[in-house]
Amino acid sequence: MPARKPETPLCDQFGFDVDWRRAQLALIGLQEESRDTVRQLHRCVLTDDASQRIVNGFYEQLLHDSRAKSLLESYDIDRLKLTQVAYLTDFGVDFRDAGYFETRARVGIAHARVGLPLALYLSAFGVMQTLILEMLTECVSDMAEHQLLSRLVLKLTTLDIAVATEVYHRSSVLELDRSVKHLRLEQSLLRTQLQQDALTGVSSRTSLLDALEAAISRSTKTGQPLCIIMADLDHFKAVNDRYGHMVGDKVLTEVGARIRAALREFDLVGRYGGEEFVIVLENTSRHTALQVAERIRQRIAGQPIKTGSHQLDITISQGLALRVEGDDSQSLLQRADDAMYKAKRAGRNCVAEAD
Ligand SMILES: Nc1nc2c(ncn2[C@@H]2O[C@H](COP(=O)(O)OP(=O)(O)OP(=O)(O)O)[C@@H](O)[C@H]2O)c(=O)[nH]1
Repeated sequence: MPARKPETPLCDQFGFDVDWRRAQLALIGLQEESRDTVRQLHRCVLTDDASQRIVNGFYEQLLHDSRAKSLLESYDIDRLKLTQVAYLTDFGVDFRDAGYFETRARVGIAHARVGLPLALYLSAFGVMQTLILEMLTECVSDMAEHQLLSRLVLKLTTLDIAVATEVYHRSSVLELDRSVKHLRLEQSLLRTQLQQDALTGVSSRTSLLDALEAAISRSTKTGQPLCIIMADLDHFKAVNDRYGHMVGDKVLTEVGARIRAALREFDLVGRYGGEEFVIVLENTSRHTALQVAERIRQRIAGQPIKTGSHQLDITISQGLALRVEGDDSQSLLQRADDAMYKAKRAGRNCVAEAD
């Protein structure tokens, strides 16, 4: 069953719940008995003809203001007048209902979204209020009735102003909240971009080197063995030269994925250079690291890499180095690199150990 749409989404969003509405009405002094006075106001003052005259006067006055004029220029004034007459037809009718607040919130948010300054919006309420009161004076001669209806008009306008101000305030808070969330998301995307190699998806060089530093200091502290492997694609230049860089990129991506798949969850693989990967194996003995390197070698050499219509036999040469006393990341990487060149000299597609 599809979820039912909320009837008063803006009230829900802005927190205009039943308690808030009740408290607001009580503060202004709009009581149940005001309903009769509302009816009286519509019967005696806000007739169709009078509403039309009030609205005409309203826009005449607003258009004297240069800011309002420039904002209103892009709108069809006759349509706006119709909306404003509808506003007067509803003025105070069923003011206790959530729907009354919802309509006002909707109008408020529409004005906030088109960038109408709050001061101008509130002033427009003031203009409208004055025009209603002038009409009231014209229509009602009885002093007591005049007083009663004037008070009601003031209260109803106060309610509209309260809702408008809240809507402006809360929507800018929500907007700010959205911007903060968006910024956080962008920040985390940036962090991921910094941590991940864009082409292959394995760790970037920066995060690989950071992780290696951390692993060396852990290994120094705990005395647990730490091994690293430098893996370099064999004759990769020939792949690029023969099939082009795009194919070369796909090969690199697939090699990265195969290395990752051959490792344990907690091992780390990063792209060290163009076609060089470094694997960091914490708490791993030389013996186990050799097994891991052999597994990687087989995963790559054991099955051709398919790119489009090509099936490429790719191999890698690997150099393995075990951390020794006094090693820092530079010396460890250097020994792994030297070992990798030893593997190249030994005919490639094999693993060599550092001295
Ligand atoms: N497609 C692609 N190629 C790259 C990238 N980074 C480096 N390369 C290429 O990798 C190749 C490395 O070539 P060489 O250093 O001569 O090594 P090799 O051909 O693999 O030969 P050996 O290492 O001796 O087996 C060069 O052609 C680089 O252009 C990359 O991101 N994408």
